[in-house]
Amino acid sequence: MVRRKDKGSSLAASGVTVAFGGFKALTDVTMTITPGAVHGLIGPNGAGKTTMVNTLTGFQAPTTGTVTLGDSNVGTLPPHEMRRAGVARTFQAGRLFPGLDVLDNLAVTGVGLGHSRSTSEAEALRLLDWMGVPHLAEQPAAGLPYTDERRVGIARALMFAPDFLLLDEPAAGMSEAEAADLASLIKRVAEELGTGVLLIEHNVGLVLSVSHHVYVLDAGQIIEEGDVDAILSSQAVRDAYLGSDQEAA
Ligand SMILES: Nc1ncnc2c1ncn2[C@@H]1O[C@H](COP(=O)(O)OP(=O)(O)OP(=O)(O)O)[C@@H](O)[C@H]1O
Repeated sequence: MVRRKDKGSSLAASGVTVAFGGFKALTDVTMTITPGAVHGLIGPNGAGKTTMVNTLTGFQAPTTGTVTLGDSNVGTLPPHEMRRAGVARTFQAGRLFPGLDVLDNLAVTGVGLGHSRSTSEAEALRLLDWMGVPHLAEQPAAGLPYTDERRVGIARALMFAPDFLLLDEPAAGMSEAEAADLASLIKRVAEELGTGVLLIEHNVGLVLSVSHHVYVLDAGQIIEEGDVDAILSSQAVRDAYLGSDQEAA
């Protein structure tokens, strides 16, 4: 195990609206990510899921509403300060440094967080070991198989055990078996590290299999939230999403 934290504070959006010119990508969204639990965020294409992740990680300032971390208002912090405050994310594209090996890709993040190079390398090795992929350490980032690239992206986000981890479509392009491995990793992150996870996925079955609480966005608004049973029995969800081109499982 890497480390478990019990910080108790939450990452929350309250009444968040994000407007791009006259278009509202999010309207009055309220959402809470609690430590040690997995939260799902689903919704049709263009619903505002990535905009929500951007807003919770400092990549997008809310037009109105607040983002709080514990008691602190963090809505205007830039991404690197959000990361230092304990809020990490992955991206749909890997965004690794192709000229570095995996160990160095992770160590760079540690150094960016203010740790020494040797402490960062030790953390990277411990983390890769905890994830069951120690053999990746010396692999060049360029040319990594797709699934390993995804794993390294998650490992990088997990350097020095952030309090919150936001995953933007981590299973895209994965086989069923690979998505199942990812599901078990996501559960371990919440259970063993105490991290609060927000999972955005088009793979609704994956989201429902790991999430304690699910939010459903449609056209920038939360149309439903609750546990898996609540989502599966929601007519609003069926109408807006599950009944369109996606299946629940
Ligand atoms: N920087 C921007 N400027 C203008 N419009 C934007 C911007 N970013 C996102 N949008 C619009 O906001 C809406 C929500 O986009 P967003 O990417 O958050 O949705 P999504 O639910 O993540 O979609 P997908 O499932 O297709 O990834 C879309 O209509 C998108 O075109």
